[in-house]
Amino acid sequence: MMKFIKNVKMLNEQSELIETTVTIVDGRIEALGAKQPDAAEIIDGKGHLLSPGFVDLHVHLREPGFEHKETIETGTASAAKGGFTTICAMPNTKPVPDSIVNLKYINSLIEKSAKVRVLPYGSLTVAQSGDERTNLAALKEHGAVAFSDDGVGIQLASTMYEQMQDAAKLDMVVVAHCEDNSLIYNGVMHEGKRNKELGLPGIPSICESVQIARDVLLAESAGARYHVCHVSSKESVRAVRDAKAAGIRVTAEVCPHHLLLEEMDIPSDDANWKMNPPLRAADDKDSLHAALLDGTIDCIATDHAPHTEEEKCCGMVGAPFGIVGFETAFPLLYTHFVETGKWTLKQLIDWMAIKPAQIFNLPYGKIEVGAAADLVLIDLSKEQTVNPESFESKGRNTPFTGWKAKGWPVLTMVEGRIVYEEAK
Ligand SMILES: NC(=O)N[C@@H](CC(=O)O)C(=O)O
Ligand SMILES: [Zn+2]
Ligand SMILES: [Zn+2]
Repeated sequence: MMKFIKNVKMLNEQSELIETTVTIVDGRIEALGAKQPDAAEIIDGKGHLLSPGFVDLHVHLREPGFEHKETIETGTASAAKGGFTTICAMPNTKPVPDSIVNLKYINSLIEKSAKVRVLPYGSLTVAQSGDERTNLAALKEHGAVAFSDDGVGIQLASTMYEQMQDAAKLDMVVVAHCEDNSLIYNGVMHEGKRNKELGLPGIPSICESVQIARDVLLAESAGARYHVCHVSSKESVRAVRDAKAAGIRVTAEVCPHHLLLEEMDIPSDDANWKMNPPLRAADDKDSLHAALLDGTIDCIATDHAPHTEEEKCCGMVGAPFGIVGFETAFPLLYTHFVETGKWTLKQLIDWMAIKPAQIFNLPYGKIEVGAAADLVLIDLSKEQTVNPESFESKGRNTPFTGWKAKGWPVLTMVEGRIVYEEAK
């Protein structure tokens, strides 16, 4: 099957937008900038931006076990609508991918209903209990993309250390949700100014940063590749920056909401503003921006975390942590940071496609001859208001309702197959 995309603009090596065409044969990019072949299905790109499909190292699809929040089908439809073509699914499902049997089961569900490429994590401990270590070699052999216990921090240093040693032997990345349980203090938002105004218990920044500081030293000793999830605080940024300077093999991600929002933006005791780690102070947000720009933070990940309206209805204290992210990530970041001149379009695409793929050594996230035709067409001038009712995700839990943004994906393709197309 041959497909031909005409009339699109793509960034070249010099970061200029140039007009091009794409010829796709058997799901791969056969040629860029070639003339229209005769025997092809033609897609008119209407002058839109052609970007590599985004790669998200941190997502929650909820299936198996929590299908009332999301399924692989709805989660990947949401990803496709957001322009994501490869997503890495965190292991806090039921069952947890902690054994060959469970990972095979999850892979069979992915095979049945995923609209985009889903690469599952294997867990670091059995049932994510933090206790018994999983067999990383077996999980790798059955397709685990990396290892994580996201959702909870690994409390015991020895557990983390021993899994890092095993992962290092396999040349696999250990991906950490850093949270010291003894420092949560039943908090539901950042321990700062706004939580006191709202009378809500706070989570101090050290809850995250002390575990990152511990882990980078463990990674150094184990010789492991170590990736930090959802960095939120300036102390965490410093720990990662110092570790990189010391030559430790650490990478880090930041979520759109931590770049766009801060604690003082939280309007009320509304659980659509509750996520882990929480929105922190203005200077924390500033440090995350500086860290992206200086390379301390390597990429952007959504941490798409759908929950039901019932779970999120009634204030922060009883609600689960997490917000959805796929369908708003690119437009919000493009509008707030590229259109305003803070970032270049190239930087944003690097952080959402190229860098995340590199961290896991994935052959995706780039547009070149021979690569999989994982592509997204984006209408940079289309302006639209964020409306959760229109989400493909089952989750409506976003703090961005009503935000205006430009830069909406209009067509997403995985290996040359159209997996999302804007309604005409
Ligand atoms: N980020 C969140 O607030 N929640 C995530 C878990 C996690 O990423 O730690 C979830 O699974 O709901
Ligand atoms: Zn997490
Ligand atoms: Zn997560």
